[in-house]
Amino acid sequence: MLKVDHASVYFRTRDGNMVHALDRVSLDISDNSFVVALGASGCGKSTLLNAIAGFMPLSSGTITLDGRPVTHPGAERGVVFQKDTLLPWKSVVDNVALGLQFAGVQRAARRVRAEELLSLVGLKDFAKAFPYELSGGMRQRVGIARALATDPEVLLMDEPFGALDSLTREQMQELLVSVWKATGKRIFFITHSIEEALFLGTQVVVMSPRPGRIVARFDLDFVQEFVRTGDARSIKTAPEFASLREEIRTILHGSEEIRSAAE
Ligand SMILES: Nc1ncnc2c1ncn2[C@@H]1O[C@H](COP(=O)(O)OP(=O)(O)OP(=O)(O)O)[C@@H](O)[C@H]1O
Repeated sequence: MLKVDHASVYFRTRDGNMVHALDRVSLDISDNSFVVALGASGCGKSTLLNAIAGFMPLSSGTITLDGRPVTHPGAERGVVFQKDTLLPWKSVVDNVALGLQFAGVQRAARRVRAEELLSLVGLKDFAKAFPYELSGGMRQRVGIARALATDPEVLLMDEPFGALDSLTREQMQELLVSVWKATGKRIFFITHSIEEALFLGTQVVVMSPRPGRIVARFDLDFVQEFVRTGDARSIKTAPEFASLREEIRTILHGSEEIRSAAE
């Protein structure tokens, strides 16, 4: 279990003001769960993910993974960012194997593992290609394979499909569900998109800004239904999906109005 307990973060800006980026956020990322944090820009989603990744400390509260405090980045937490961070001078297979290289795994074993992961993300035939030869969606697939290479316990994804066109984005969502099912990894995923959150999450936490906090939580079954049926279209056009989308839209708009009134 990855447990975030009353996590708060304050930043001091250049002009000396304090920003309350996260306010007593608590959530559990349990085995096999797919937890999505949804919210408008500035509500603290990346701050939360960065703290879980161990890139930055909390001002107060705790984060633990299977009971151990998270204080630094670690191989048991793989991260995928919106902008791919592939090394342009390395081939796709070598990019995927990078973490294994750092971990001291032998070259031959690194290749076998990286090629397995490239098959998992549908890029078996692109092992020798270089990042500049790939589309944005393909580069994100490489990023997912790379994050999985060290067999992390949880995958942290910061708006990974935000820069993709809508068709590619939908394909990537479906691919990610198949990766989630095939690997059994827990996923923590950030998005601005209500539809993406509803489709992917077993749990969606809705966040609002200043201070960044969780204002609603939903336990959902759409992703499991997709695993069973493989039919994304009928899930996304179902009345329950549409009514939840409207409910969340109302929550997000409501928190924006409260914020504007306070400013
Ligand atoms: N290093 C920093 N110094 C000062 N303020 C910061 C810093 N990092 C983030 N903030 C502020 O904290 C708040 C939360 O930022 P954060 O990036 O976590 O939000 P977000 O929900 O991820 O936004 P976006 O979706 O635009 O990435 C914002 O008001 C932001 O300006």
